Amino acid sequence: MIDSLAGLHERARQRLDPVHYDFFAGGAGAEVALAENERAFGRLALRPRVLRGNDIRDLRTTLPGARAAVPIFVSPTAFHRLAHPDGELATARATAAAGAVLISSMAATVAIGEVAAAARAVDPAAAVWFQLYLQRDPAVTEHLVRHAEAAGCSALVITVDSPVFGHRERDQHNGFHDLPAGLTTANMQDLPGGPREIDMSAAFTWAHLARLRALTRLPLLLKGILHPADARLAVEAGLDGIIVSNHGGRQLDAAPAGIEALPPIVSTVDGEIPVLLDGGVRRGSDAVIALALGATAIGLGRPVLWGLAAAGESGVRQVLELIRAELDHVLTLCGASRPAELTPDLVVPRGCRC
Ligand SMILES: Cc1cc2nc3c(=O)[nH]c(=O)nc-3n(C[C@H](O)[C@H](O)[C@H](O)COP(=O)(O)O)c2cc1C
Ligand SMILES: CCCCCCC(=O)C(=O)O
Repeated sequence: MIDSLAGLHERARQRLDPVHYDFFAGGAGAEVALAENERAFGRLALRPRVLRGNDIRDLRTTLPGARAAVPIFVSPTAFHRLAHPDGELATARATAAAGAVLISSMAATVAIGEVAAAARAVDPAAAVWFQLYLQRDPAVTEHLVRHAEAAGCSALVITVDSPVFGHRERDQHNGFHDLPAGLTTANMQDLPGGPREIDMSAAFTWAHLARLRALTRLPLLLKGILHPADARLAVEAGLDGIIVSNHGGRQLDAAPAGIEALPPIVSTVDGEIPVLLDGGVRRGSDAVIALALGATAIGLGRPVLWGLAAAGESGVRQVLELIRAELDHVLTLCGASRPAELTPDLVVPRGCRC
């Protein structure tokens, strides 16, 4: 049993093929946005309240299509079978056991039907959301949506920060372009006309999203929002939630850290729909800062991959339990009983006179 995320990360680094490690760890360009995601949390401090009678705490959180035991979601990440042979099945079981929400990537190496079934075998009420990129061929998009519905997914997450794929210099240097023999993007195999590649496009507009809105009754969330004006458009377009994210620093390297982009977006959305956040969350204190600044839940990308690569399902369970326990501990130290009691005045710039 490794007792820290850093320990699991190091174990993962030792176990992974270095090329696959770089795919998971790397970011776009000079990896400034990647580094800033973590650094930005370091520039913030928590100013706790005292004598609040918060010996009993409740981390339960309501999200679109989900009643979660914790305000934590597993961010969608590709290719889990590169990390461990059980791949997304292990991630699904561990996430369901933790009572967190799983967002399964359309670039998963296990099809969404099997992923959702693995989660439900652990907890029949487990919440699994399906993430997709709009595809140039609307028939493919519709097919993916129908698969997610048939799998029992309780929401769809549309990633909108990838009109083109980010320049990942580590992958270019390593010549990593394809999955090794025996692994596939499982959701892209059973499609009209046969298997397809994931197709990104800069041609999409809010009108395409309106068509998707008309296609399904599932709650829809947009992932990859950093500008308050887009957050407002999302509210007006009838979206059910947004995820503030710079895609783990893998798309626009000049993008701000998610946590820096969060406050003006929360202010613009003004409670009309939930605002979630991912990017650089490595500690319970990071999670509490994000919740205090108005996020309804926080997402973990790479930490889950490190747990998976280090020890399969048990490693993912450890990661989620570490963050849950730290979150609860920091909540207690801040004088709060529930995430909703955390308020922005608790967060101050580190080094300020407060
Ligand atoms: C290896 C890897 C693969 C990813 N794949 C996807 C994906 O398929 N879809 C998506 O929307 N985001 C994807 N992301 C971005 C994550 O969902 C998330 O925004 C990011 O990892 C959060 O930052 P963190 O890794 O610092 O926690 C990926 C990130 C990584 C590291
Ligand atoms: C063309 C394959 C797309 C995989 C998408 C994975 C992803 O979003 C990432 O950041 O990597």
